[in-house]
Amino acid sequence: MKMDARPPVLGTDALHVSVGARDVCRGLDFTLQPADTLVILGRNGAGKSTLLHTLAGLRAPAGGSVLLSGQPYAAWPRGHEACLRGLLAQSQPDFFSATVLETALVGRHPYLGRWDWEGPEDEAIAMVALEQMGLAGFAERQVPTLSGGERQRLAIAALLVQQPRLYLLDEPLAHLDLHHQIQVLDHFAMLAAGGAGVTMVLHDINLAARYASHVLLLDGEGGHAFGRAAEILTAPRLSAAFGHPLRAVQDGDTTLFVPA
Ligand SMILES: Nc1ncnc2c1ncn2[C@@H]1O[C@H](COP(=O)(O)OP(=O)(O)OP(=O)(O)O)[C@@H](O)[C@H]1O
Repeated sequence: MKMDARPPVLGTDALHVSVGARDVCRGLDFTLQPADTLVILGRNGAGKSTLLHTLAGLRAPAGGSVLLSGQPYAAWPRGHEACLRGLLAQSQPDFFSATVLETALVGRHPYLGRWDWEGPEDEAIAMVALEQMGLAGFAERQVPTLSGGERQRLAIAALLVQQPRLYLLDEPLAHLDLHHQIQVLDHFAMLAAGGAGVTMVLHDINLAARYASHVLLLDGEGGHAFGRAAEILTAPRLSAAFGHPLRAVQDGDTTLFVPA
């Protein structure tokens, strides 16, 4: 059997994350391999964004460690982590007086020297990403003229332009209509199939069931359940985590979770 020599995309070792006086998770151990898609679920305030920022290396854990491509963040040469992992934050900064293309090109910055300008190759990468996010005709538009969903797709396009090995997505479906929700999730599924790692915070349990290979369910009090999606996504576990009864409904091979 041929062994995959690439290190895991992401890992945690006894990770302890807290915010204020509360624990988000204690003793969290998981490994995300290339082609895995991890969905983080939990009620409002459970700490999903806080955990995602910790996984992105932007927030120090209270204990334990995060391993990006097999090494702690501190072990990577300065700036190199941006070539390995990209974060889609929950709220996007305002890009005033910038065009859509200029904004998408921000994703190339990790690859440019301090005094370099983006070249035609960078521009070609950005144009492809804009097209993939349904923004092909928007390149010269000013960002403040975009709708909420268009801005969200632009933020995703800028992340695609970054071409990291690990995508960390905080509520990537925010502001998106149904068609674009599926388009975006299909796109990340395609990137995962090509060997990327995807970790995303979602609120829609049924979309989580459709796209996740693994699920991390936070209980909001520091406890968690991690495992393969089918093992974690059960009505009793989800009802307890969300504090609302859910029942499982079978539709052919698909299990749907319906709130009572
Ligand atoms: N500096 C802080 N001090 C104390 N509590 C904080 C601080 N920053 C955030 N919190 C709290 O920590 C908790 C976790 O916040 P976080 O944004 O990670 O939750 P979340 O699971 O992503 O929530 P949501 O589903 O609402 O987006 C929240 O209850 C939030 O109010």
